[in-house]
Amino acid sequence: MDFRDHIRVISDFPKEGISYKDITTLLKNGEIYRASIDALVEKISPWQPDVIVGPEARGFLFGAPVAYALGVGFVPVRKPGKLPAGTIQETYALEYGFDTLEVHADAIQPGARVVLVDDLLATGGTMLATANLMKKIGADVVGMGFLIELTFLNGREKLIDYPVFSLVEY
Ligand SMILES: O=P(O)(O)OC[C@H]1O[C@H](OP(=O)(O)OP(=O)(O)O)[C@H](O)[C@@H]1O
Ligand SMILES: Nc1ncnc2[nH]cnc12
Repeated sequence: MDFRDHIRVISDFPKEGISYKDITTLLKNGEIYRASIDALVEKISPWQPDVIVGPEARGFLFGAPVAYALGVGFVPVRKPGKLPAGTIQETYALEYGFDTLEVHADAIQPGARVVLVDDLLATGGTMLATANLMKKIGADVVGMGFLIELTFLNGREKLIDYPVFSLVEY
């Protein structure tokens, strides 16, 4: 199945020069959405994660169903001010701006095998920040999975320390 056929590309969103990969067209199609989760699960399952971690917001759309399918927990990594208990933070650069991510300090046991899931790898800033949060916790990031990878932004270079796969490349 070519998931690319179900991803809508919008030029100059949210800024001029950005070719935005719109996953809402994939999500609204139940058969294709399920197939994308199944494909992620097939690749992630051999890593035998104890927990799946996904960054807000689109990481939730893929990470949580993968966790459900594997029967493991899901831990959300959120934008600042959203998590109610004690957090740790990491600031990172986006393809279009800067942001900070937070996770509950007690969300994951030190030494847990963690797989990070997101919809899209661009510069790699989001996933590197998420991996750095895991490092601070003492969790073991055993892999990262994405639906989409923008290869021309070389995000993998930032994530060189980790096994990475994506289902669709642009
Ligand atoms: O590899 P990077 O350059 O870090 O970019 C990828 C990130 O950018 C998007 O999230 P965004 O921050 O736009 O937030 P959203 O999921 O809330 O839309 C996307 O969902 C990834 O998380
Ligand atoms: N080009 C892009 N399309 C969709 N989401 C993104 N996040 C970062 N870059 C993006």
